[in-house]
Amino acid sequence: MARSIGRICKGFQRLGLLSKQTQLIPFTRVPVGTVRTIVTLPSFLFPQPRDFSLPNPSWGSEMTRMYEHYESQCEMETEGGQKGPWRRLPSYNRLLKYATVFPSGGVYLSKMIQSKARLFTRNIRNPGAAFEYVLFVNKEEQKCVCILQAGHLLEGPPGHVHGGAIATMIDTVTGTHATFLSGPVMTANLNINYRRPIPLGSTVLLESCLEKKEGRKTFITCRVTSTDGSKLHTETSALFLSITASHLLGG
Ligand SMILES: CCCCCCCC/C=C\CCCCCCCC(=O)SCCNC(=O)CCNC(=O)[C@H](O)C(C)(C)COP(=O)(O)OP(=O)(O)OC[C@H]1O[C@@H](n2cnc3c(N)ncnc32)[C@H](O)[C@@H]1OP(=O)(O)O
Repeated sequence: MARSIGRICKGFQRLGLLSKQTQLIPFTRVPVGTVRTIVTLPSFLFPQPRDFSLPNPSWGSEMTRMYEHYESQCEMETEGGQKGPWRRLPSYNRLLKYATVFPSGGVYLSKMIQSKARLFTRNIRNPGAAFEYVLFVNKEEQKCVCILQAGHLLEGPPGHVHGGAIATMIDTVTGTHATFLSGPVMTANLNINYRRPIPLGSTVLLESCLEKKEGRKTFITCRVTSTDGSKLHTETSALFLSITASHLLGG
């Protein structure tokens, strides 16, 4: 149990979605007065996984141009010499290795399935064939931007991106944004209006904004547009509910 919870925390922390300070607080119950021992293990025991949000040769000129634009925002400093509000989020193809054999009922995935599990949007090996994307968050404006280059395997209507693939990316971006704002969440509702088809191979922008937070609920809106903002492809409102580790482990 403790190992499973530790894995969840480590997963969120690796994604940059939980700070080191907060990582254990939501999940562990430590009796008052207990002293925690922190054991630091050498970093070579945890080789860095591939960060899929970094440029690769399949990226076209528009994807690269937009990436460089937001990357330069990340490097900007405020007048006081502080780090600016923009930050790129790393992206890995294995999210959390939490689904261990859990004898007290609940989720029961074999070690074999667990070791094969891969994030849906990062599981096609051929670079550029499906979802090429990178997310940037702005913590001051509480917004998140994703640059997406939609590859040829995402076809729905001839020459255009499948609506389910678009929904997948919207869920990914708003879900990541909600996690960044509120900690662990699950999508409760996604309401998407498809306004204009997205040509296959094109690069588009997903802009996710916090609408409001009410208790466990985080309301997010998201627009998919052309990179110059002139064409509106989709508009979405989404609701995320904060969850605890036991919700994930309980199946
Ligand atoms: C694990 C995600 C972690 C994200 C990590 C991000 C890391 C970034 C890295 C890599 C990117 C990957 C990003 C992927 C992101 C994708 C996220 C997904 O796709 S999640 C899968 C699809 N979603 C489900 O499978 C949920 C299934 N549903 C449930 O589990 C439950 O229904 C849940 C948790 C949503 C709510 O259940 P309750 O029991 O906790 O809460 P109740 O009591 O039902 O509701 C609480 C309040 O919310 C309202 N509510 C609940 N559902 C609602 C709905 N659909 N519409 C409107 N209101 C709703 C209720 O009316 C209630 O409101 P009143 O407190 O009375 O005001």
